[in-house]
Amino acid sequence: MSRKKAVKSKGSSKSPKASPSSGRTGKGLAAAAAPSSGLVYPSRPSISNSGEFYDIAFKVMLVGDSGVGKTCLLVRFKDGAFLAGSFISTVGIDFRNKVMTIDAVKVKLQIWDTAGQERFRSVTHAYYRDAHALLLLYDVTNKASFDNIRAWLTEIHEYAQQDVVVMLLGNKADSTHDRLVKREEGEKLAKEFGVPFMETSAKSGLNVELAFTAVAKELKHRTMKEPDEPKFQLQEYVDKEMRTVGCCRS
Ligand SMILES: Nc1nc2c(ncn2[C@@H]2O[C@H](COP(=O)(O)OP(=O)(O)OP(=O)(O)O)[C@@H](O)[C@H]2O)c(=O)[nH]1
Ligand SMILES: [Mg+2]
Repeated sequence: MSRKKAVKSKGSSKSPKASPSSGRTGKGLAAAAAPSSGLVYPSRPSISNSGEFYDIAFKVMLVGDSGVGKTCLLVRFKDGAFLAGSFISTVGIDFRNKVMTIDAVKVKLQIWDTAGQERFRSVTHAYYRDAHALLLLYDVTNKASFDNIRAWLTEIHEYAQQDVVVMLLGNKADSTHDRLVKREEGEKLAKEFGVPFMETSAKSGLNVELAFTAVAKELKHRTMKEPDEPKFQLQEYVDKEMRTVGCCRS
């Protein structure tokens, strides 16, 4: 398998035109055009200005109401830090890259951080069709953000690829005193829509790495699965990892 180099890990775009729909952005994203499955599977090497090699690349979008913690989740995953202090709402759309090693395969996730504010919704819509996975967040301390999940799922159904990987995340699980949405409610909603679920905290780091790893594993398995290999079970993997680490129930 040829290996590619990752592009610089921070980028931003305020225009849908920069959408990597062809698999290449103005920043030089080195990914081949998506095949009909929608998965990016590079077939020839390319050169870019960051030093990291990767084998396959996927686009992951963070979506959900304004203030649920999308940007903080991405910063926690990418930099291992929490953006404390005043809330700066995302304008338009932004992306960061991270290369993970999944079963000895270098998987590059290009993670798009969308603006939750209603006025940017049309910008977000333009990016859905290129996403291979969507992390849909609500805030466990904000009931409205949970109630809006149904509307988000309708929107995803309308604009995203049919086979997009969707994972529901109940963020701010560290906020035990302010919690308004029980974990069981999140689990129930996720079951109703047939999507995997877990609670996260960008503040404490709870399950952040696991959420992205699980999605990367699912995408990698879909792309590189041997014919006799069983299908990757995302929710089972997440539940097993949480039991193993014994960390993740709040
Ligand atoms: N306690 C707690 N606070 C969090 C967590 N994640 C984010 N926050 C806080 O929630 C606020 C909003 O976080 P952002 O990540 O900017 O929210 P967003 O979803 O990106 O919002 P938009 O960009 O407007 O869509 C900030 O004040 C964060 O500090 C978390 O896991 N726990
Ligand atoms: Mg944001």
